[in-house]
Amino acid sequence: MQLSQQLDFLQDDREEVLQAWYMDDSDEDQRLPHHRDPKQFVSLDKLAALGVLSWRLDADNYETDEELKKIREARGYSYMDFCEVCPEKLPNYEQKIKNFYEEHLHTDEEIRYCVAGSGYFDVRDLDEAWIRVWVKKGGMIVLPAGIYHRFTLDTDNYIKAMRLFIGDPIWTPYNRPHDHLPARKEYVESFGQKEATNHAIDASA
Ligand SMILES: CSCCC(=O)/C(O)=C/O
Ligand SMILES: [Fe+2]
Repeated sequence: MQLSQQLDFLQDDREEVLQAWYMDDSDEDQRLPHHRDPKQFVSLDKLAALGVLSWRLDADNYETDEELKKIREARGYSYMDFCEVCPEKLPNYEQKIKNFYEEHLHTDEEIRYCVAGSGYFDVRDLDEAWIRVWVKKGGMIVLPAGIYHRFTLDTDNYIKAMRLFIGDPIWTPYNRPHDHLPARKEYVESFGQKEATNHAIDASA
């Protein structure tokens, strides 16, 4: 049984803290929701088909949360720290905000668990459209290595996220284009094919 299936019992009610939708292409403030008209929501299953995993956890009790402990053990997330995004807590805030919103990838998973506030993690689907993932208190997401993505605060202007990592963390962002990196090639091989299969299934339904 796949690891994501083994952890399925944790995935009830995720939509209360994790919502996703296709973005419009307006140049308005990045912190606005940027829904299309009409709104076009994206299921968490569709995100999973892109390799984006998600859970809802008890953010008020993360220190003693057995569910979080199980996920960390199962996925090998030995490293943990917190990143608070607001001018008072984040050194070099303005530059960091700009950097987070540059489209980029990492050579490892990006694992973020929102324990306070909220924010938008935007991911590219395989047709290059942006999907906006709104992560609120209690929402945890894993962006796979090699997926193009970016982050912005929403109009509440605050998030405190737990950052998890397997071993010593590497935070390096590789701004697009970095298609030659093995992590990108592996991502496209793993999830490009699955998405193509989904299109074929949709078309035949
Ligand atoms: C909410 S954590 C800050 C965003 C971040 O760490 C990142 O890497 C975005 O891609
Ligand atoms: Fe990132």
